[in-house]
Amino acid sequence: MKKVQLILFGIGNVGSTFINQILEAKEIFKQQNLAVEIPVIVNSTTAFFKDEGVDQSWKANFKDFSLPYRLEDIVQFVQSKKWKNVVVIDATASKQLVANYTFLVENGFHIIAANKVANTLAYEEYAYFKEVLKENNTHFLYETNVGAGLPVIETLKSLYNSAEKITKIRGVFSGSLSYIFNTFSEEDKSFSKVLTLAKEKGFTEPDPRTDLSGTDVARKLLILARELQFSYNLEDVKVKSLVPFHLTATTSVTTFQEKITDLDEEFESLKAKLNENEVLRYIGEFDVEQEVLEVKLVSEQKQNPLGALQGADALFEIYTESYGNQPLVIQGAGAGAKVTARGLVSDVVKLAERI
Ligand SMILES: NC(=O)C1=CN([C@@H]2O[C@H](COP(=O)(O)OP(=O)(O)OC[C@H]3O[C@@H](n4cnc5c(N)ncnc54)[C@H](OP(=O)(O)O)[C@@H]3O)[C@@H](O)[C@H]2O)C=CC1
Ligand SMILES: N[C@@H](CC=O)C(=O)O
Repeated sequence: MKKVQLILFGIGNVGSTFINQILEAKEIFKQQNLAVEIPVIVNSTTAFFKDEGVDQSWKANFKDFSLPYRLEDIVQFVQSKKWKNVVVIDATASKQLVANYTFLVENGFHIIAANKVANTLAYEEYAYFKEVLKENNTHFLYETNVGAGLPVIETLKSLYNSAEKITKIRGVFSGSLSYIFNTFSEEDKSFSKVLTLAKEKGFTEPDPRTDLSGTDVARKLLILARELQFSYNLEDVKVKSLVPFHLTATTSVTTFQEKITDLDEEFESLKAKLNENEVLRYIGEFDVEQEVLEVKLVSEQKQNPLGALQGADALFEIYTESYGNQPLVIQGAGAGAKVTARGLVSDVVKLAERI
């Protein structure tokens, strides 16, 4: 039986669902000759350790017994156990944790991330991290970075590795913005109310401005472009932000939340300009041949594939030489704790096959 120990950073929407899915998957793992345990779970301030792995009581145990920690304590704890296959699961949006990825890899940890920060670092830092992974013979999996549980990165990589010429990638890359514009275009609710609902449903980033500013879609475009071996940076993506200037990064998340009704007037006026048969869509587009990466708000006909999207669905159109004018399309929930956590579980199984 192959044993894999997971060190989970982040027990919010995605992380907590991930724990429950891992605990429920034990029988299926056994059929694959695999045993997966989570002996360490961590939030931004405290950590809970259990040698044999957390069980169904993890929430109460974390509340009662977790302790302040330093990253070095976790590394020391793991090394003292002499476990062979240790994987860090990054279910945070933390830049600070990503700054420690190299340290973790150098200590023999593999990494699986829902966090998109590592793949969108300045190109030199990103390339350096990839080198460190190679030198230490460790794996880094991140399928959930684009399209949550949808197999977008895997599909694109497979096309690229088969020497298929990819000409364009286009679509609705953000589950939260899909939900927001579906609901706002169809229902009689203010934009701020719909944004609050999207946050409550776990679709948005911890700071919803990461979605509204276009940063999240720009990150996804950059990640896909880097999979095609382009060395772009985030600054190379032309982005139409939906956050008014007075609510940008200089204000705290709390102040932003208090003032979100400031967004309503602008979006009501955009909605008023739509024809009966149109909806708003926030799209990402990478024209590979022209080398143009763009994130923009457009109006789409309801009967078109992008216009007809429902719920928090994302849609990725991949245009290639062989597929011609009819792109390969990947569509489904683009955000949400269940699908994202399942994508992480799937990465765990893939990684276990490689080690
Ligand atoms: N939600 C979704 O649909 C999807 C999310 N993702 C990605 O998943 C990640 C998590 O999203 P989500 O679960 O919604 O976010 P949440 O805000 O619900 O949870 C974030 C968790 O990370 C913890 N955390 C923050 N900083 C650190 C740190 N330095 N060390 C350890 N833990 C830390 C937080 O702890 P504390 O409570 O103490 O602050 C919290 O437990 C994000 O990167 C997001 O982009 C990817 C695809 C889809
Ligand atoms: N906030 C993101 C979550 C997944 O990456 C989105 O809305 O798509």
